[in-house]
Amino acid sequence: MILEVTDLRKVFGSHVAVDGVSFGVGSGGSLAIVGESGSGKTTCARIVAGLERATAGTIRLGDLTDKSDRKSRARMVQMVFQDPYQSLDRRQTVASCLDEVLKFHGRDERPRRTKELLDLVGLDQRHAKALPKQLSGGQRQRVAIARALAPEPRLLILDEAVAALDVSIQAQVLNLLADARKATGVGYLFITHDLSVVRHVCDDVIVMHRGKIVEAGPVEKVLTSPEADYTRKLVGSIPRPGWVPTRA
Ligand SMILES: Nc1ncnc2c1ncn2[C@@H]1O[C@H](COP(=O)(O)OP(=O)(O)OP(=O)(O)O)[C@@H](O)[C@H]1O
Repeated sequence: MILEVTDLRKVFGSHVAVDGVSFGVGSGGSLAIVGESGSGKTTCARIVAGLERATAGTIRLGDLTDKSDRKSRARMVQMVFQDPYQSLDRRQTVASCLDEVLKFHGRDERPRRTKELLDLVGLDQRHAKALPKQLSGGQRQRVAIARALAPEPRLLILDEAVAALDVSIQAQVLNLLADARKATGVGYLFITHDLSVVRHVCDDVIVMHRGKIVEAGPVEKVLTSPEADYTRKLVGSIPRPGWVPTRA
C-alpha cells in the first residue's frame, strides 16, 4: 500500500467535516472519492497532501514521517487542482516550468526529461515555448499534470482535475491520466463530484456523504449494482452508454 488512511476525522469548529473515514491506495492503484459538494472529499485530500491537519486518525503515506522534509514529501505525493491557471506562473513558459521542478529535485538530463514529460501528456515543442495564457484550458491542465509527475511521485491527488473542462476535453485528459498511470506506475487519489468520470481512471471508489463513507468497492461493481440509496441516486444521474443528447 502506498497510502493507508485509518479512522480519519476532521472537525472545523462544531462542524464534523470528515467522520471516521478509512481507505487505502495500493502502489500504482487508483481510488476515486466521490460525493456531492460538502461531503468531505477535499478535506480528506488536503489532509493526505499535508495541507491540513487531521483532528484524529492516522495516515501512512509510503515511508514518510512527520519529520520528512519538503523534497521527500514532494517525491511521494503531488496534487493537481481544478484550475491550473491559478497554480501556473503566468510569466513562465511550459518548458521552464518543468525544468524548474526537475532542477529542484536534482534531476540530470533535464531537456530530455522535459520532452518525455511533454510526450507523456500529449504536448509538443510548440507548447514547450508557450506561456499559460497561450494555451487552452485542457492544455494547461496537461501542463499541471506533467509538472506534478516531474518529481516521479508515488501518489498523485487529482482534486476535481477535469471538472472545469468541456466533456470532449475531459475525455482526452481522462485517457491521458489512464495512460500515464500505466507508463509510470503512479497511484491516483481522484476526487470528484461526478461519478461518470471515474470509470476510465479508477479501479476502486468510495462514496462519501456528510463526512462518512456510505459505499466502497470496485468501480465497475459500484456503478452497475450500487447498494446504498445515496449511490443509487448518484448513479441514476449518469447518462447511459448510447445516450444521445437531444437538441432542444
Ligand atoms: N477551512 C474550513 N473551515 C471551516 N469549514 C470548512 C473548511 N473546509 C471545509 N469546511 C467544511 O467542511 C465540509 C466538507 O468540505 P469539503 O470541501 O471537504 O467537501 P467537498 O466534498 O470536497 O465539497 P466541494 O466539492 O464543494 O469542495 C463542508 O461543510 C465545508 O463547508
